[in-house]
Amino acid sequence: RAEAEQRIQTLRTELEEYNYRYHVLDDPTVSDAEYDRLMAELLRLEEVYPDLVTPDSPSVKVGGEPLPYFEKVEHRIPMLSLGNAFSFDDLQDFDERIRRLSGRESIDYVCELKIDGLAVSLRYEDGVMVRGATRGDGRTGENITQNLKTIRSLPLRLRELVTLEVRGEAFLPKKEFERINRVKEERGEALFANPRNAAAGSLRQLDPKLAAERTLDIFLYGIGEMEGVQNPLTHTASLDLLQKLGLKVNPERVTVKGIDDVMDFVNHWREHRMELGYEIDGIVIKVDDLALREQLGFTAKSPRWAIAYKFPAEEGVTV
Ligand SMILES: Cc1c[n+]2nc(N)[nH]c2nc1OC(C)C
Repeated sequence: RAEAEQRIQTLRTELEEYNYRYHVLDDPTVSDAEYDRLMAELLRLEEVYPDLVTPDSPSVKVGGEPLPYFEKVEHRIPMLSLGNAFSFDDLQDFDERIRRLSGRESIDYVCELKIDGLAVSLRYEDGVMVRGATRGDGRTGENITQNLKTIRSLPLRLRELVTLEVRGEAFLPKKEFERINRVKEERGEALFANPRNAAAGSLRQLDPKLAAERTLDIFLYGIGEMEGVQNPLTHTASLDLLQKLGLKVNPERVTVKGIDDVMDFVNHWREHRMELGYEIDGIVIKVDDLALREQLGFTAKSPRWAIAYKFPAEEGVTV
């Protein structure tokens, strides 16, 4: 039993590292076959020694027992929606209002791709993922922890054992969306209309094994509450911190000075978004300076320090 415990620990560490390298760094170090073989060995050992299973064991990525229903979860920091911009005039107005309210000449912005998926919130305590929830109505969401744990690129344990809540977008890559719809077609089932619906459908499965069959992915983009780490001064530093903790952050983000460079970024991705392996429905523009965000505050339903520039819906899904 002692050597089984030793072996389980070794397998866990190895599988976690392989997950991180393959799904977060997109730089696999072992073949899928080798990964599957090690996972099968871990599952077998955990079956023989069920009391050795821990909530952060990589084996939960293959999905546990189905749930009878989803519990409700209260978001301590509400997950707000974003105001929308549909033109560059809207962006000019957004920038001008912030410069007027802040008295600053030029504003630093972070521009991020707005992934067309499902907004989720994750809570890590002492570095271990303890809960995951849908956005719901922004105040109350559904507890979908078991399903989120099946996302390969989502670490069950952070690289530093801090307590924090992070927000992000779970999504289905275009290629996986097409594979799922081909399978549905063969089974004569109704197809998913788009990757967003397919991701929502997968994450709201009561049986995590079904969620595990679908290669969902996730990009994290914000920190809610946090303990044990000193607060970053900018959003850029927050995103760097998320990456340092082993969380997957979309690499196409930029930090720019002034709204003109924001418009360049919007133009670039309006042209090139079809080249991405996932669907985006716009660009999110956020004030970088967190102290300035505090000064700007919120309207009834959205932050004054961020806006979503929306693109028209993508015609069809190409690879
Ligand atoms: C709703 C939302 C969606 N997104 N998507 C990204 N990339 N960032 C981001 N931020 C959001 O909200 C924060 C500005 C609070």
